[in-house]
Amino acid sequence: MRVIRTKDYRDMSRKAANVISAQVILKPNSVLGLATGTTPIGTYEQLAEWNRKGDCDFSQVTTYNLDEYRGLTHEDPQSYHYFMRQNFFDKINIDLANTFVPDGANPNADEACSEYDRMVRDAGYPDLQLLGIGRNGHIGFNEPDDHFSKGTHCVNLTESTIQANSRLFDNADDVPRQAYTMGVQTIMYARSILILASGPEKAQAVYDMCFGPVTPQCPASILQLHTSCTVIADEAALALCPEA
Ligand SMILES: N[C@@H]1[C@@H](O)[C@H](O)[C@@H](COP(=O)(O)O)O[C@@H]1O
Repeated sequence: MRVIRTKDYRDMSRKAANVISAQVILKPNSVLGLATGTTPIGTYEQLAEWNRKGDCDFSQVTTYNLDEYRGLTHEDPQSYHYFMRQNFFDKINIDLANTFVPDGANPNADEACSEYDRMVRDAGYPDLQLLGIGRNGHIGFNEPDDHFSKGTHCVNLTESTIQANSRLFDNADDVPRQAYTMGVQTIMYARSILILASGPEKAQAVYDMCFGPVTPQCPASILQLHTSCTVIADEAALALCPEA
């Protein structure tokens, strides 16, 4: 794992955008794995600005998002599909037909998940997978567990994730209890991984990810075994980690 320490969120976002734009410049038809959450919003803003200026072209890029709440349609303002359009896709020159998010509106979990797995596999898996990290070390919606998950599957969200994500809903009761998420194995198939973290509430998870044992109790810890994983995190998120 390569750890890049940044002074703040803005610096983290700019450095992350640099990594993604380098990927797209070097391979214009890249397959990107994308993430939601508040952490990557600044990165998406920076990329959108560069796209506007003509410095980063997404016209040939294909994207696969990590996860989606089960039971929300694409049009639901709380869905991750909607989030991606608002925060990124509608601001760049990507072809929307080449953007994919698990189908939360399909109540048939097995069908929705196996279909998504097939699509990601047929695309050859992401060249670059962008990740955030949950306060309990989750990636995508792969919560702490006694084993690492494989392909896309339906998960019951933990109480701590429901509480953490409730800030984006009117109240905690509105947060869906289940989600479809790419599995840890699928995430590990990406040729390179970029994981971002900002703020003191991520400090323990970041420490466990980088320095703890590799254990499904901290799903992000498996990234220690990936051959090309970069962590970009600000001072606050790296507060518990020794300086390199
Ligand atoms: N499924 C998403 C994750 O992909 C994200 O990494 C995490 C952290 O979100 P935030 O960046 O808002 O802290 O939240 C959600 O649970």
